[in-house]
Amino acid sequence: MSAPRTLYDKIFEDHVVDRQDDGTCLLYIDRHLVHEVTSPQAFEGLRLSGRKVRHPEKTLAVVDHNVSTSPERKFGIKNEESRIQVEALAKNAKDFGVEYYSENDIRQGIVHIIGPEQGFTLPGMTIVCGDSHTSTHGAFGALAHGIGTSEVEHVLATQTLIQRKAKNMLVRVDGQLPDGVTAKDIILAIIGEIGTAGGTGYVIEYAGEAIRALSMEGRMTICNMSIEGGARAGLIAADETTFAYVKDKPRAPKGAAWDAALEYWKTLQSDEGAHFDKVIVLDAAKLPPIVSWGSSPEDVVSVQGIVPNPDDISDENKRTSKQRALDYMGLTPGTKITDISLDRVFIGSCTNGRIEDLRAVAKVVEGKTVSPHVDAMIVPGSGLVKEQAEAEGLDKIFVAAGFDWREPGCSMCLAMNDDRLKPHERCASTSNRNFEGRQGFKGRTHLVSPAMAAAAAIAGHFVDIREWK
Ligand SMILES: CC(C)[C@H](C(=O)O)[C@@H](O)C(=O)O
Ligand code: SF4
Repeated sequence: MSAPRTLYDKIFEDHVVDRQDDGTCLLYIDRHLVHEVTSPQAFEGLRLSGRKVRHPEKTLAVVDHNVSTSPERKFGIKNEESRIQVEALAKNAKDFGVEYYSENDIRQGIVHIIGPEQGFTLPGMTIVCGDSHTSTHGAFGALAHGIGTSEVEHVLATQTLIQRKAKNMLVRVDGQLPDGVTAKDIILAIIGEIGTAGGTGYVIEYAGEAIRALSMEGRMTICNMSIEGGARAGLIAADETTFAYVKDKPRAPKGAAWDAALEYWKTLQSDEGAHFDKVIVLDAAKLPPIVSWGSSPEDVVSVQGIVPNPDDISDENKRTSKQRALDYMGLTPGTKITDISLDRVFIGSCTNGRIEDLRAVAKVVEGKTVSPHVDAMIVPGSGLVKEQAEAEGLDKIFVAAGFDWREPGCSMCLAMNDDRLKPHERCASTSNRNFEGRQGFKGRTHLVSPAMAAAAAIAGHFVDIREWK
């Protein structure tokens, strides 16, 4: 009998093409997603060396970071820099025979949203993209992580990647989530607990009753932010929820190929007794809705909490850095989180821009009105999410409440397009990063779940969604 293995061990080993004595491996890559920011030099490299894309059919390109989310975008991108990047991807995809979703394609959207939607992301696969939040796809029980531009070129040319095996971490979330507490709160709580470096050197597998109970959307939210906890990737073993989501997606296997795939996917579980180098256990029942107060995703507190006092931190470096975060955020220790007033609300991103997120928002805001001092926008994660939301009439609810309903893209998750905060503007955001300047120069970001962002838009300040009526 071979030793019990983790899910990560299994997927990794099934993809090893070559292993050197020092442990360096060459891994076969099943799927490569490409966006406009990290691919131009990679394609240029191929051009200069006269190489082709090894497997265009395993590669999918889309524009997301630089696209405008204004309905005007069908008339062309105004920002020169953005236009150049978008046009470069369109040309590279054409020249190298790679399928490409332009901003006018209904299937266009944030790269980590369109992969699962198309059935391009499947269990058991190795998936890479020149983007850190590629960890999202781990929700399908796929080994998925971000790579740098030189690696993008390597994968384009060879369909392989040089990797060393990471360590195994298990994060088990037991029990049931209280009403109003979501996948976003789980992952923010985990990062709060382990810190942004807690996952360094590990691939995290999420398990436990609360994870099993999540929809695919919720699982993607969790895996998406694994990278904010420092991990190489996040994984959730595929189960009936996964299979039901994947079935009949455009690129999912069909007929006999589906049956064969399903048989293999069912073997992709961590074995009983498999060794994890680190184990973290959380009780879902004890989790509150969470709000970030600082400039790192580990700076989190319960919505019922207060802005912490850095003076209470004994480590000097940490104290100084948290003091700086508070200064940047313009917050005073001891302030109740629910007393923090907002200027902007951003609902979207690859963390929380899917249909389930928009449904949660609609439930909170239906028949209500956005606070007069808040400017609030909702950006669907893809054209298909937008289409679905409109078919369900969600856009009407949003617009009636005073939200701006936009075209799909990364939008104000990061300030690479027209959507950005002005200096000192304070924003409740469903995205994944609250770094300094992330949503615009001197902009102030608070990370929250979609329902919490929605309620904050209406109230004009944070509110405990568990008390929402
Ligand atoms: C622009 C891109 C390379 C970047 C990433 O790698 O994650 C972006 O998507 C982000 O979220 O910061
Ligand atoms: S939505 Fe945000 S986190 Fe996701 S890929 Fe775009 S910029 Fe990165």
